[in-house]
Amino acid sequence: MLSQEPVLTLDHADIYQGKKLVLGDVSFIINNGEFVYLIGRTGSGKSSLLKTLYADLWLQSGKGHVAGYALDALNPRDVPQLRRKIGIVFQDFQLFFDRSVEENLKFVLKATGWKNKTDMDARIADVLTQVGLGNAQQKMPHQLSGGEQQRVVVARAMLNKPQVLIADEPTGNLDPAVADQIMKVFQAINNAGTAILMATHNYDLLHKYPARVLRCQDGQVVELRG
Ligand SMILES: Nc1ncnc2c1ncn2[C@@H]1O[C@H](COP(=O)(O)OP(=O)(O)OP(=O)(O)O)[C@@H](O)[C@H]1O
Repeated sequence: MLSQEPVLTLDHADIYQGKKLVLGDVSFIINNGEFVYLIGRTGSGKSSLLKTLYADLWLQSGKGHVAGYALDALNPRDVPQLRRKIGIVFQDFQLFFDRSVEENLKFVLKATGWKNKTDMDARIADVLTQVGLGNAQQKMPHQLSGGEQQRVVVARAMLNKPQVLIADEPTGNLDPAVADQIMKVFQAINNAGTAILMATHNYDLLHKYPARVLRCQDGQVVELRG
């Protein structure tokens, strides 16, 4: 069930790359537990918008709130905490290829302040089960298919129980059947209560898994009405 509590808000926000205005006067709200697609042509500003939400690009004008943090008044010291409340998934898998799945996940837990080994092991088992890879702890990334590697990345993004998952073309490098598996994982994560904002070019997914759609076009973000 969706609660009407916003997890992510932009209010008259301008999104810049350097001095270039990419998207102007952007306003939308995403509530807890919502699933939202972000579409738009190449270069229309999807990645720039997502980067602004996880404070890789600074919000210079307008207001923004993500998981309780004000983007427009963010202290650089708070960025790591903000990112702990957000799960981030990119197209490129970005796993450490010289470490096992478990070591990849433990690295993130330790970097985000976890210390107790039993707790870490339990959390790793939980997130891997969540993505359907319950027995993959000791595998090296190269022993996994592309889709399985991407599921490990999704598991990694879920380690700190984020309120919102931000995914930039998460199925971009995957063939359709494998993209579909990732989508099913996202659906399960969303059904368990995590909001998801997912940039994609894959319109098949939009048809198969209908949800709210925001589109970047002509320097603006517009809501598509279904
Ligand atoms: N690091 C950067 N420095 C300067 N301009 C950039 C940078 N990254 C992107 N841009 C510009 O910002 C605009 C929006 O790019 P962005 O990557 O956000 O679009 P996108 O919709 O995500 O594209 P794609 O679908 O190809 O990933 C483009 O004009 C792009 O050239």
